[in-house]
Amino acid sequence: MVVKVSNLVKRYKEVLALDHLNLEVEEGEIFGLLGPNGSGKTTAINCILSLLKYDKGSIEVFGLPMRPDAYNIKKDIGVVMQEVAVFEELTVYENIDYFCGLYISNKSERRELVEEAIDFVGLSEFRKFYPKKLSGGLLRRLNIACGIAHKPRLIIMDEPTVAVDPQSRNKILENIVELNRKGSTIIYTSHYMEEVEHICSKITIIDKGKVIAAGTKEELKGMISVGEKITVEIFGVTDEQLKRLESIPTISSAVYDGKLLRVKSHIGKNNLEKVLQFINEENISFGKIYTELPTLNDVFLEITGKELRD
Ligand SMILES: Nc1ncnc2c1ncn2[C@@H]1O[C@H](COP(=O)(O)OP(=O)(O)OP(=O)(O)O)[C@@H](O)[C@H]1O
Repeated sequence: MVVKVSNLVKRYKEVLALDHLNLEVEEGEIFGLLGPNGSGKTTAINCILSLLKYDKGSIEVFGLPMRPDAYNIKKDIGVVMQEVAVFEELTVYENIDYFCGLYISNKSERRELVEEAIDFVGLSEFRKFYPKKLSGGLLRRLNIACGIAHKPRLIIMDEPTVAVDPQSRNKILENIVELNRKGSTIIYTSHYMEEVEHICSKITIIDKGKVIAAGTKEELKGMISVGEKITVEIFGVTDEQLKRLESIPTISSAVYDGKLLRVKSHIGKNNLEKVLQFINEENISFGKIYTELPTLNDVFLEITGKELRD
């Protein structure tokens, strides 16, 4: 086990930020910590890093108790925090060299690692640039290079793609998968379910400082009753017809807003066929039709009654 968080409780005065939180991160995973704004992700990360004191519970990293003075553990952790933290007076190269130098004292070894990190995040052309000359996305990439150049065993990234342009976002996501492929375990926090779904091998969803669901994305989606969602562009449908549609056993709900018919079905096959058959039998004329599989938002919605993104 790379990280084990047990029954963690953290209060900020009257705010209960973590409410008996449990997390288990295994070696080799890209572990996604998914939750809406304010659910406690950053607090959890700061506790794992021993940057914050907590009220109750325990944290182990690499099988050892994590403490503020656990330098033997900290040297194997790379951190990429939400706020970009680089030196304005150092160039791209110098910044990465500085952070890498906190862990690697041998100059030639460090030079190689810094070069590799610059290449890795795609900043070769910008090596002599000062941070204020970089776009937001490039700055994030620099932030990542500073956190990972020393090749840590565990990399913790707290929302590294917030407010990043699509090109840099894709580059960052590719980088994370590649870092993992090269052997690092990754903890990745985000409130973007698409990203988490795309790159994470295990996902823990938290809300109000508590775990509400954990597993692979398939396991998470298997926990809910909603299967595919079918949307049909339709020109007029009566309440009676909607009721008849809803009476089909595999259909859980059908809503019509004057333009689109939205059908939610239970998990199972051939739901689209059933909806099409119904439309034909009722002689309803229709336009476009499409189906969507359940998302992690549906998981969150079914468990908490609210949307993941507010
Ligand atoms: N320093 C602080 N003092 C008081 N309350 C805080 C402090 N930091 C966080 N909180 C509160 O603790 C709760 C958890 O916040 P946290 O920042 O850990 O959530 P988050 O999931 O990381 O959210 P975000 O995605 O917005 O960063 C929130 O209710 C937040 O307002």
